[in-house]
Amino acid sequence: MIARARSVTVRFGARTALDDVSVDVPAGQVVALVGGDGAGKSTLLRTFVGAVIPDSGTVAAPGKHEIGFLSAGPGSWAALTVRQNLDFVGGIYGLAGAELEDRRERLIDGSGLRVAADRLASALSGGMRRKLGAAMAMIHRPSLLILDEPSTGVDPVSRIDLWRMISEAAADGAAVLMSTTYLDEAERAADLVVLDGGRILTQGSYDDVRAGFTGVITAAASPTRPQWSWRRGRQRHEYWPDGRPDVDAPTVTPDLEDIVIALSMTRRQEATA
Ligand SMILES: Nc1ncnc2c1ncn2[C@@H]1O[C@H](COP(=O)(O)OP(=O)(O)OP(=O)(O)O)[C@@H](O)[C@H]1O
Repeated sequence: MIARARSVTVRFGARTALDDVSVDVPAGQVVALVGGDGAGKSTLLRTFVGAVIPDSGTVAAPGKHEIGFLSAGPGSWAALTVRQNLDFVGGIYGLAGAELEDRRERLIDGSGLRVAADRLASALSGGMRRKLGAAMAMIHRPSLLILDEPSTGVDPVSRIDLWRMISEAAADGAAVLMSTTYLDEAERAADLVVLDGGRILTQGSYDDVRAGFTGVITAAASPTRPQWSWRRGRQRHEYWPDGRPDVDAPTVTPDLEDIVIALSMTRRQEATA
């Protein structure tokens, strides 16, 4: 195991950002951290890079030189060009000469940034800037790659570039832990960790998560219990935790979005009960 968190709890004053969270990040795999705003995703990622120290529990990770980190912030220097940004971080990690040039140019191609290679980072679109930040995080072939929402603001076509880069880093042997709010892309990861309110709602492969989901989801034009329903396309889905729908509506096979919403609703109902 390249990195591991065990029973990690983090508090900021009275607020518990993470509550008893355990995650394994194996070499060669992509683990996707999923959850809404404030779920605790950034806090968990920051414990792996030593930027947040847990109040209890343990985090094991490689040394700083072996970690590549794309934070939730800009991730690059606005006053440097794409090439200069990559050269700068490459230099910090001891890359130089032909090796650095080769790695830099490969990442520029892999990220689809060839047309913008000599443009200042401040003049890039938000999506291009995320891709540059991801390329910078992986330039030194770290054994642990931590990416905080690399695809937020990236258009669907560029997200394909980004996913190729991330998959290649994993195929190269890196352990990858990334957060995302896009559930369709999380379904592609080897492992999923679904967080809500600092707690893990479910984790494992997408198949494990589906197999572990209990209850029934129905689809109808209007739900009978609005607090247990959400919009999907032209219909509303409704969750029946006990598996016994009280309506004559068709049941649906839940996808990750349905599962995450249903589990989050259950947790919130329990929290307010
Ligand atoms: N430095 C901090 N001081 C105080 N509270 C914090 C701090 N960092 C995070 N929090 C709180 O901890 C909780 C988890 O935040 P975190 O940023 O980890 O969530 P997130 O899942 O990454 O959400 P987002 O996608 O909105 O960033 C939130 O309630 C947040 O307000």
